[in-house]
Amino acid sequence: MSEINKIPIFVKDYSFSVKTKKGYKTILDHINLSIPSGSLVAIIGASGAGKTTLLNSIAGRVLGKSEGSILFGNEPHSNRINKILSYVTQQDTMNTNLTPRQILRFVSDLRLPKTTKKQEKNQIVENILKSLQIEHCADTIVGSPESEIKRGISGGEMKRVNIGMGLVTNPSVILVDEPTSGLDAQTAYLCTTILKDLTKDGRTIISTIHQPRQSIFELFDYLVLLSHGKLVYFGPINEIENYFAKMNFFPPRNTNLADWLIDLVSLSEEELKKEETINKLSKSLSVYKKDGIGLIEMNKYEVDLEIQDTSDEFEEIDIDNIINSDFIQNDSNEIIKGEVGTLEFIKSLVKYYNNSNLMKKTLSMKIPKQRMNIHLEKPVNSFKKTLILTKRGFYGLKNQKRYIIERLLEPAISACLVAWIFSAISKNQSGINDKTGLLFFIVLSQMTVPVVSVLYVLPKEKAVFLRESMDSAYPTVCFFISKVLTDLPFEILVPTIFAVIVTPITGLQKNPKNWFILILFCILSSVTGSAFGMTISTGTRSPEIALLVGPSMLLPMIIFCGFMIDLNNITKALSWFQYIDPIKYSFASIVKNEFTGLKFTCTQSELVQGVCPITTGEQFLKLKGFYDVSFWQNALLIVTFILIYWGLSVYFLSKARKRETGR
Ligand SMILES: Nc1ncnc2c1ncn2[C@@H]1O[C@H](COP(=O)(O)OP(=O)(O)OP(=O)(O)O)[C@@H](O)[C@H]1O
Repeated sequence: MSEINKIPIFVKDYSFSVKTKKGYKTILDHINLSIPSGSLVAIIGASGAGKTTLLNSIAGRVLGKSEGSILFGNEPHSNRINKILSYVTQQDTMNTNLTPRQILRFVSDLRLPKTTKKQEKNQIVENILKSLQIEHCADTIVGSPESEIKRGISGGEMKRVNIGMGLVTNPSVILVDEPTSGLDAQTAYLCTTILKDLTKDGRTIISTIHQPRQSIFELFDYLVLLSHGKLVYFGPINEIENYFAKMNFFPPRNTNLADWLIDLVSLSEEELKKEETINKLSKSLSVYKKDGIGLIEMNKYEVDLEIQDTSDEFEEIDIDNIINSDFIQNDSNEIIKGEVGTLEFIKSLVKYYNNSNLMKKTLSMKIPKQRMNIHLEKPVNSFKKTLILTKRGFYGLKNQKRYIIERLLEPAISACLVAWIFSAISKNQSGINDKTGLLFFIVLSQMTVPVVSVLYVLPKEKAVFLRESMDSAYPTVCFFISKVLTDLPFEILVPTIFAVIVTPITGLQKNPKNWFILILFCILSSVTGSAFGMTISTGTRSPEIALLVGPSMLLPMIIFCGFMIDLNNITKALSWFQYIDPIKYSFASIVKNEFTGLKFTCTQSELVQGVCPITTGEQFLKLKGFYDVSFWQNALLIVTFILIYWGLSVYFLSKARKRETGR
């Protein structure tokens, strides 16, 4: 178990901007912080002030253009630093089919060094459950608070499990995004006291926080107050009132200090409208004045005189000049200009802060010379991680007995229904159509049910994967293989149950070879459906889009499989599609499997000029173009499609991971 390193954090003249369609947008502007180790720091500000961006920047999770530096001790963010850092997301993303104890145990299996003994891991988990006060619900399935059917632990307990997941590796730095959002006052207070307790042994904790109550606010040691990406205050919580009093600003009696501060540094409605205009104009004018971030192409736009004036509103303060000169004054000397709620006022506050003793203190805090002693023990290998993830998947299933029963009952019930409908297939010409319809339905149902199931389930699992990717818990491929392995039992059992019920009742051929081939292609269809669903689900950005794209991509596959239209009659320009249609290979194979060796008769009305058109299955197969079908070749082709879909899914997952984590 790693020791806690006492790590101060330095944010040095840090700016961050993102590229938008209209140029660069500055989100954080020359931020300076010196956070001593063992402190609990609150980042507050109005919506859009840049709180999350600052937290993500410290976590090394932003994609954009940055200037300045962020140091942990004397080191910038790196894989080494990542090992002692934990990020607790705002969303409580976890496997809701597991219990808190199971969740924490699997996190410990995945993330603790491979030398950590099982007993030691269990002890760590028990300690976390105890310190977060969630022992009482440790064996209750998490569930989802918003669903009546799947209700499990409460929102506050879920939040603590979320924090607990970040504690398993005993991190020295914890970054928390809005730990109290959605919680009642009492639970929010409890969560914050837990964070406060965690700083006692030297951990540094930085948290964004939204409208904290006074009692919660007072638990913090330092405050970072942001306004429109600029730093208005960084200093001890207990100095806030003195600091603002020097500018003649006093919070009204019984006011929540955090709310008062946010109001003080927010723009009024009127100014916001003005600011929108300024933003639009400043983008086109490339108002960024410094080098680096100011690497904005000089405008191709026309310049309007009035606009030039407004672009000056956020004039940069030359930090280097402040450090190197005698410019620093006593807090009381500076004059605040403008009305509260105006840009001029905020600009004045920023300028005042930059000239204050607090800023001087921040800039003068010494960066430690010694490199931190971080023990990098060997993690569990990828093979073991895949097994742990697979085991976690099966535990999730085991906890959902109802889901297992439903998934196994579904093929049994639909098989009975289909068998009932097709129970009277005759041996004459109309029976040929009925039989083909039945075989088409078998292939289609085995393929589409897994598609829908994956489109429904995978987004939740993908969210957990992305969260765990932020902590570099395991490689993408481990998650993917474990997902395939967890789904496999259903993909084998469901088609088997279906085929076993349908075959005898509908009079399909029953000798072992026919059964084997029918079940084989049903299983292959099911795995293809699941792999196809994975590609769609991982390749689209939201479940809603996946639900639109999935069925519309299935449609051409259904049309070109050889049931709806004779493959010989498809126009040449489109006939190639049948060769990339996995449904066609399954359908052709089970049609050949069923029709080979069958004899057909004719009713009086079916005779054509006194002759029965189709008397053998082989005749029908030749007509459909399925006579020369090779089972093994088709099986191999379907496996190739499955591998392609899986490959694409891994690629899309890696891309999503990169997008989300920057790694
Ligand atoms: N990638 C991006 N592209 C464009 N704009 C962005 C991007 N990331 C952040 N922003 C903008 O930067 C500003 C700060 O965003 P951020 O999420 O850090 O604010 P916040 O203070 O956390 O807000 P909230 O309290 O509403 O979550 C917002 O105006 C946001 O729209």
